[in-house]
Amino acid sequence: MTATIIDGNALAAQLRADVARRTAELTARGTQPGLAVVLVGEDPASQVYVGKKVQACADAGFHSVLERYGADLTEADLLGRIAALNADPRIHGILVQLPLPKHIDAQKVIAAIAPEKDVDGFHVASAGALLTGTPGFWSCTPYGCMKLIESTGIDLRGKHAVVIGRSNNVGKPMALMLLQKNATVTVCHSATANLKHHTLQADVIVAAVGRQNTVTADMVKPGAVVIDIGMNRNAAGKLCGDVDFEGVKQVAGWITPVPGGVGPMTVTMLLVNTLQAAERAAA
Ligand SMILES: Nc1nc(=O)c2c([nH]1)NC[C@@H]1CN(c3ccc(C(=O)N[C@@H](CCC(=O)O)C(=O)O)cc3)C=[N+]21
Repeated sequence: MTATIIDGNALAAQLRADVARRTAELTARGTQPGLAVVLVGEDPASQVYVGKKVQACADAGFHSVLERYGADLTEADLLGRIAALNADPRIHGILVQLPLPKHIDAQKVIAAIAPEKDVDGFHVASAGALLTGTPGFWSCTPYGCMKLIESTGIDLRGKHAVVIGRSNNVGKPMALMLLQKNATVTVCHSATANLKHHTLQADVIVAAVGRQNTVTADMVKPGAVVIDIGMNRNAAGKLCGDVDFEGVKQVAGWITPVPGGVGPMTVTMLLVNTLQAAERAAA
């Protein structure tokens, strides 16, 4: 058996068409959704991702602002910019691209974003809303993964999901979202004694480690759903995920590719969250 490829580009295009339609309606009623993207420093990967976000905003009919600053921007100046964007009625969502230069405390900057504009879902208020199941913005990458899993038609209730990785922005929120859909959730990480023991039990595997070939064919139960959040460069400089795609697709039931899987969905959920922020502001 060979796995069905979950096409993130196709699902993203579908959802973005819906966002564009709702954006046109909201704009006609006097509120054009607006996103501000703040980029500090010259990290090359960040430039690529931010470019994709700004392009996606334009395609959806959003108002968007890209603020770029040199790596020498002070924390106080950045906090000043956040305060100005919090007060700007044309801006419904604020995204500060991570990582930030070392002299800036990222937690402090995220805490300064008004929770109703935290479309990245990184503020403690957003994290707390997810934890407690109350309304708030969900972190875009795990939210996109939930949409990819949903597209398989599999009901997560009672299924065993194994998340590999426990970061605040990906692994932890991923586990909470799966739990909310009534999956039995195991979170594995760098100190997990026998990763394969856990992944072999999994109906759903979500890999968010940042190391290629973390998940190989011998670690996957036949028919499992495998979601690959990894973004790595292999020895040849090619973009690859955490999963050995060629090997695992011989065993899995469904699998996401890299590129073309989770990445386009991350940007899409940013649009979804920003549209929702604008709809709330208009209501
Ligand atoms: N505040 C903040 N919010 C983020 O959401 C955020 C961030 N900081 N920092 C970095 C990570 C990474 N990230 C990606 C977004 C799109 C792709 C994407 O579109 N990837 C394409 C390919 C990209 C390529 O060709 O290089 C794909 O997988 O098909 C990837 C990664 C958002 N992040």
